[in-house]
Amino acid sequence: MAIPKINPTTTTAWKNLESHFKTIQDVHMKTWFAQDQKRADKFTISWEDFYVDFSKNRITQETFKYLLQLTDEVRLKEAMQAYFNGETINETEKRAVLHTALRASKGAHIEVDGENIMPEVFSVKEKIKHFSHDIISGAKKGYTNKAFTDVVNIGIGGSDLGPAMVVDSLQFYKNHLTTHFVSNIDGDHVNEVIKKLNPETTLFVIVSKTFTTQETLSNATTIKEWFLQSATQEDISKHFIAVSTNIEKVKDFGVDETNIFPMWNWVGGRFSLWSAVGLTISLAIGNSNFENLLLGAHKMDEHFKTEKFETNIPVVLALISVWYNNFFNAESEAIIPYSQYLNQFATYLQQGVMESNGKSVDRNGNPIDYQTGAIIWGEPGSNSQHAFFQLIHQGTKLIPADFIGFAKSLHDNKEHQDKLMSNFFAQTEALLNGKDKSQVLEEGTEETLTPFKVFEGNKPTNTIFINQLTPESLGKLIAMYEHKIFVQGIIWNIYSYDQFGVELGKQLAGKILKELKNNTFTNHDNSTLNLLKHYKNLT
Ligand SMILES: O=P(O)(O)OC[C@H]1O[C@](O)(CO)[C@@H](O)[C@@H]1O
Repeated sequence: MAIPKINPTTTTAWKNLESHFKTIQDVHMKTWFAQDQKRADKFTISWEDFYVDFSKNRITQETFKYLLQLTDEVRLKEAMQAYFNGETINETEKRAVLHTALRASKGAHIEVDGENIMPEVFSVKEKIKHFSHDIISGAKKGYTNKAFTDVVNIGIGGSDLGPAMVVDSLQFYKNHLTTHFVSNIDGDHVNEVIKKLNPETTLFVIVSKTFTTQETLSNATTIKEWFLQSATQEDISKHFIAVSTNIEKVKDFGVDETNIFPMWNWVGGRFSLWSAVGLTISLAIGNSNFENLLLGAHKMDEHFKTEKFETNIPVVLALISVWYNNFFNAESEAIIPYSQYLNQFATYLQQGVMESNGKSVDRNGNPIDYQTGAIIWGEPGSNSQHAFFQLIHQGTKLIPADFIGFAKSLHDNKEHQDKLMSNFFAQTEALLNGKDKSQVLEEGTEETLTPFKVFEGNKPTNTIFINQLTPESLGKLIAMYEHKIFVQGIIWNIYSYDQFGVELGKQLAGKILKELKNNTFTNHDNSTLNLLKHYKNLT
C-alpha cells in the first residue's frame, strides 16, 4: 500500500481550519484559560515519564477537532502502517524507511523486499556490543599494546550530528574514553583534534553511509597519513573502523573487512544514530546505556503506533506545528531545552527537520503553494533568555517554542535545579500572559515608558517535561521528534526521506576545486568570478 498523495489544502479539514482561524486569530489565550479552569488538563498528555502540556497554544477544542480531521483526510493511519511495515515510502530513492527496525524488540519480523531484516540487525548489534566491551575493558589494544584512551568519530551530517549530540547529552554516563568528533572539511578542525591525540591509544571510527562524502574521506585520509607517520600499514587494522553501506569503497580505503560495521539503505543518514553509526555512542557510554537509548526510542515507536491521535505525543506536536506554520504563517520554531546537556539538541534537530521537510514539490511532482518545513533553531535555557528571548517576547514575529525540561538534575544540586526550573516555568507563563499597561503602571513606571514595558503575551509554547535525563528518556525524546517529522511530511504531501537539495552545492564545489588547481575559471557569474580571483590573489 503506497502512501496516499493528498494535497492537504483540498481537504475539508483545511477549509474548516481556514475559516476557524479567522475567528480565533486575535483571541488571547488568557481568555481561554480564564474561561476554563480545566484547560491545562484537557491539553496535557501524561505518558511514562513524559508530561506534555500543550495548553499554552492558540488552539481550542474546535481547532483540535479540525486538526484531527486533517489526519483522517490525509490518511495518516495508513501512511504509518506503510512506514512501520517497511514499504518503499521513500519513493524518489526507492527505499524503505526503517530506523524503527533498529530499535525493534527481539522477535520482531520486518521485511524489506521479501526478506526479514531483523537477524542482520541483531547480528550487527551483537558486533557493536562485543566490540564496545573489548575497547572499553582494554581487551583490544593499539599497535604498541596499550589500551585505548581516545575515540575519534569521523563523519558529517547524520554520520556526525546524532552521535555527537547523544554523546554530549549523555556525558554524565560516560566512561574513561575521551571522544572527539571531526566533521568539517575545514582543515583547522581535524588539526585541532589531532593535536590532542596519541596515535598509539586512539581508535578512529570512519562513519559514512555512502563512503563518498568529500569531508569524511578527506578527514579520514589526513588522519591516516598522520597515523602512518608513527605506525605501519599493518597497524591500521588495529586502529581504523568503518561504518558504511559501501563495503567495497571502505576496503579500497584500507580498512580491514572485519573492522567494517554494515548499515543499510533503508536507514536515512539523519535517522541513523540507532544503527552502527551509533558505535561511538556505545563506546562512550557503554553498550547497555546505548541499548537503553534504543529501548526509549522503541517505547516511543509503540506509543506513536498504538495511541489514539488525540493523546499521541508526536501526532499532537506535529498538528500544532502545522497550525502555526500554515495558518499563522510562523516561519520558525525554537527548541529550548532547560538542560545544558542538551546543548547540541537544536543543531541535531535542524538536520532532522530541515533536511527532511525542506521541500517545495509534492509527492505528485508538482510545485507546492503552501508552506512546508519550519526553520528550527534554539539554545538551552537559561542562557538563551539572555540572548534571543527579547525577540520572542517583544519582537514582531510569532515563534512557537518547545520548552524541554527535566524534573531531577543529574548532579542532585537542588538549589541550582530549583532556580533553573523557576526560569523554565516562568518563561512559558510570561510568554502566555505577558504584562498589560495597568500592571506596568502599578510597578511605578512613568506613563511615557509604558509602551516599551508592555508585553503582549499570547506567545505559544509546548512544555515537554520529563522526569530525568537518562539514555532511555533521551531515546524517547529523539524518536518523538522523528515521528513528528514523519507526520508533517504526510500532511504536507512531501517526500521527507530524500535530500536532493544538498547536491547542487556539492557539484559546484567539485568544479571550483578543479578550477582552483588549474587557475582557469569558466561559466561563473561575475560576483563569484571576482571572489575566486580575490582568493587566488590572496593565497
Ligand atoms: O554518511 P554520508 O554518506 O557520508 O553522508 C553524510 C550526510 O550527507 C548528506 O547526504 C547530505 O548532506 C546527509 O543526508 C548525510 O547525513
